[in-house]
Amino acid sequence: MRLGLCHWHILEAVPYKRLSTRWALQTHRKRVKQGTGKQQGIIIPPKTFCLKMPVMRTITRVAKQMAQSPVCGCQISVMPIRSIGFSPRQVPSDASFHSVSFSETDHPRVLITGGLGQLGVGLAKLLRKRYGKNNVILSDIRKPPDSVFYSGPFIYSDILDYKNLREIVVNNRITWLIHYSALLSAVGEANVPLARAVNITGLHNILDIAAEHGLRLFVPSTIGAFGPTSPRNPTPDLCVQRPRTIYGVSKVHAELMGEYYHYRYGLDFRCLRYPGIISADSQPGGGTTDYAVQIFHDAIKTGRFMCNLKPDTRLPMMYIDDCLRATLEVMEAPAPSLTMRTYNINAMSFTPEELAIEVQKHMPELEVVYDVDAVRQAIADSWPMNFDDSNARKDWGWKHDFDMAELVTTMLNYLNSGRLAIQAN
Ligand SMILES: NC(=O)c1ccc[n+]([C@@H]2O[C@H](COP(=O)([O-])OP(=O)(O)OC[C@H]3O[C@@H](n4cnc5c(N)ncnc54)[C@H](O)[C@@H]3O)[C@@H](O)[C@H]2O)c1
Ligand SMILES: C[C@@H](O)[C@H](N)C(=O)O
Repeated sequence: MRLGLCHWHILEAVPYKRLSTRWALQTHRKRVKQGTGKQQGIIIPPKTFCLKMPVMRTITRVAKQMAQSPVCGCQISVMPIRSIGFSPRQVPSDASFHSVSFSETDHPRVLITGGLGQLGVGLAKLLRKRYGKNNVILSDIRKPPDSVFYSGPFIYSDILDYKNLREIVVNNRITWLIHYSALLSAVGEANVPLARAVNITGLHNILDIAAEHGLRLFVPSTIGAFGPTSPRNPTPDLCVQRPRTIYGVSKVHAELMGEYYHYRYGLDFRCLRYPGIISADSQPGGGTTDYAVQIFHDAIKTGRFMCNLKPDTRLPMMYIDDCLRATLEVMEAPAPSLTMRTYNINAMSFTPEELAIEVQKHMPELEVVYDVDAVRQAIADSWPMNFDDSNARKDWGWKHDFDMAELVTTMLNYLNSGRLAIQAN
């Protein structure tokens, strides 16, 4: 990540706690207007205190060069933004962070927010296998079941509590943050103020903390970030995004803010737009695609499934193993391979009717009836039918393993084996 220094080079030697983005830009603009553009000094943000001397010399040299060159008509000198990066949120002067640095060979120290939902526990399991149990901390505002509590570090964290979040990141020397907390599409429509708080205000806390502490940040987006005016079959990475749910609006906001922080502050922001995710051992959290999980549970428990979407509602979907592997892969992808910071990923696309037919190949007795939920149907009708994920495939080698037939076999095997185990006990 490189930045034209002309936007940044007028930083004064003031105590860093007084430094703010707005202040720096105001001073810059004033200088430009006055035509002085002379350097008085350069701020040494807390992070750079721990930089080695050659880096400091580079900063000083570049600052001097900039002082000698006209402020405008800018000859663009570039330097890595992190060398001169500063915190987007003012911090108290006694905060003792910014001193943690990990070499490339160290394992990341990962914090997962909203980790007790459909996806977090599975992701923690995958990451712990790779980076070590104690290097991955799950967090949520809910009480974890015993199986989760005893399988690795768990901590209470409310993403709306900025200071608590910062304390967790500092005390645990976190280097990667996977931000899963959210209210999904259907529950979001049922409680818009809460969805706005968690999905938007909470995200602001996450972005600021990640930027201040130089974290690599993953925020999932969704097919729900598109709306009725987006191309729906297929939906490319870059197109009109005018979602009609608070969930979708908050996710577009997250994509744009993350990318803005990336270009503005050098935040290592990475984002995948997930399709509807289907899992056997975790329950979905109140979304529009939940039917595609429920059908398996009901098929096995009662042999009858009542679907809340119309039979011909086509949506992109993915088995959880593919989703979690994609997340790991994009987090590990070398930065130069990422030509974008937000990617569509996809695996399959089907309608309730097509899924029911596939399940009936294994369980011909399954009865499916339709009782359409108007809110969910309106949401689904505004979402992509097919996702174009060619950029993810080209840039960092994304490839799904599970198509619809494999998904159905895997789900039924898993749930049936669980049922047999219960019967045996
Ligand atoms: N599951 C999917 O199909 C899907 C698809 C696309 C994107 N995503 C995204 O992936 C992420 C994880 O999805 P999920 O299905 O696991 O969601 P989920 O609804 O199952 O879990 C979300 C978790 O966030 C927690 N949470 C709520 N408020 C919080 C707060 N103030 N502080 C901390 N945690 C809080 C909840 O307790 C819950 O455990 C979400 O951001 C979601 O938008 C999921
Ligand atoms: C698609 C996804 O974001 C989520 N499963 C929802 O339906 O809200």
